[in-house]
Amino acid sequence: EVTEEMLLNDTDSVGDILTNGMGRHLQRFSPLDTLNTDNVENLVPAWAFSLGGEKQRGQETQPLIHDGIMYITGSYSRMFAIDVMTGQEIWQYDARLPEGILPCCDVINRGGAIYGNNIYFGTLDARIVALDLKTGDVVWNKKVADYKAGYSMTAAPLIVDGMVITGNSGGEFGIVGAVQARDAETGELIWDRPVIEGHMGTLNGEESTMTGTLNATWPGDMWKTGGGATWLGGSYDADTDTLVFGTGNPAPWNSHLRNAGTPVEGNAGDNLYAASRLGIDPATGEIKWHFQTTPREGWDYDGVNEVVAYTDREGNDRFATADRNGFFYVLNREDGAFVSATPFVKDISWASGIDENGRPIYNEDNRPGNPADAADGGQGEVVFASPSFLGGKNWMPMAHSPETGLFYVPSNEWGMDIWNEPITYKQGAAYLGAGFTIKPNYEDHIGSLKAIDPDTGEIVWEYQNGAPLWGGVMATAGGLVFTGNPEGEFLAFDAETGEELWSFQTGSGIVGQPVTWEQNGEQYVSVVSGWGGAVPLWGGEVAKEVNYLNQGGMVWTFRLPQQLASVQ
Ligand SMILES: O=C(O)c1cc(C(=O)O)c2c(n1)C(=O)C(=O)c1cc(C(=O)O)[nH]c1-2
Repeated sequence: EVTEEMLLNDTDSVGDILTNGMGRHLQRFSPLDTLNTDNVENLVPAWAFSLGGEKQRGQETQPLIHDGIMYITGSYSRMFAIDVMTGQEIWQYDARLPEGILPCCDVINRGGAIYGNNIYFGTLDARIVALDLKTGDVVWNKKVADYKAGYSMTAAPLIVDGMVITGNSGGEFGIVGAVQARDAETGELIWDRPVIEGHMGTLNGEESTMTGTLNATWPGDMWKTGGGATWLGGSYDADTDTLVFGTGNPAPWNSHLRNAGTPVEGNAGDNLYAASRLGIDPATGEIKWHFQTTPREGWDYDGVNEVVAYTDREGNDRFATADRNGFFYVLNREDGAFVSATPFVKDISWASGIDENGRPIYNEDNRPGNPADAADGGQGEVVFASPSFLGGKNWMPMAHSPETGLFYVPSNEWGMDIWNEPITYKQGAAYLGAGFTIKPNYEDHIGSLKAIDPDTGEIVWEYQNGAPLWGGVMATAGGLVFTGNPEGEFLAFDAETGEELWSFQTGSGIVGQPVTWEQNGEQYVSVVSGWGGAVPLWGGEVAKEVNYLNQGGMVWTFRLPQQLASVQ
């Protein structure tokens, strides 16, 4: 039985992986050093497991390991339990998805959450399922929202104090982002916190408080379909007893429809709390603090990216987050207050920097033009903006090593032509009011894994990759950094220098999240391979360049055999 205490100690307990992020701080750092820079060349495949079926597509999951069993989710809302020593399947669960699900960005899932005797995950038809760890039998299965209105779920849930806490997906359909807490035993809703101003929250079946102040930063009725999907889930900072969730772009993309008039006065067009990070009280669902990365967002710069808790070199408790808008932010852990922001990709065009309050200094002529200004009111002025709407960094998680003090950020160097169009909300239909084409910024690479010093923003080393990087990163006390690329290579780098030390071709693009653990005194590493996610669907010119990449669906597990641990 997995307890709250075990979840709290996940980083240090090297024999299992119970949480998304390999520990509640989301550092994706393992204290294991059996495998290290001296012997990583001896890392060999132990077993591989096919997710099978015709249901391949993107495999973004992070494996969980408990009691000799690996748990992974797969495309099309599937869950697998696999013997960790042999790679043999123990059970498989397939959600029966209805026709008409509306995931925006591939039929992916990023993983489950373990608590008690159950494993929990969200499905593409916006349900949460609790399965028995040993048998895969359904313990409960609850509808979260209406998939016909565009709701779906792709993120790993989070467990805190016996509650299953989830975000939602559907921003491109004008849904309303929310964070919800359910009783892990029964699935009953405990609280609901919509993240767009004007919506009412609930606690124990009754109205609690309104989010923000009605019409303070949203004009008219636009808040009712305001987006802000919490589609990457969140984390729990036990030190401050705070849930931290990011929120996606405000809907629709056409920012001129969300302004209170031109020129926009003060904060009137900020559209709170879209494109923000939120600190939430786990007991009540009340918002404790917010930090908005892109107020009056107009480029689809979702603010969902993961918030990693760490301690800086002077001993201050901080959060770090690399936003889709191209800036790497450091925030105060206690109240989310802005500390610093530095660019982590080149060529950022929409803002010239971030001011001392954490607010972007906009290049207003890089905002796509207002269709209302066009002679026929059809298409607004086209601008070339960088980074592209898929972001300087998208969902794929970075890692932090407390040993080097660096963050390892999977980023992409690309831009886009973008323009705005008129749009009205229609349930279940795309709600964008924008057109776009993504283009590479450089001829020889898009992907860029960067080691960033959070104190200075300095980029200490960089690894450039042809295709966009779309997989998670992991750091270890063995001085290693692992990630994969769409070309199929699983790669290990020296955490200090960025030197490539090891690679293995997995046969399909890696958009999964690597993990490592110890089993019978040997160190294991796993990653799921299977190309997909948003790039092939939304990537414009870049999607065409990478359309030769093959799909797949395979768990690859590696081990450092004991007798090779000291062979250099
Ligand atoms: O606004 C949303 O609800 C939403 C959901 C998702 C998702 O659930 O995967 C993505 C996005 N937006 C998005 O903007 C995006 O770039 C994206 C990339 C991916 C992916 O898995 O590759 N998902 C999503």
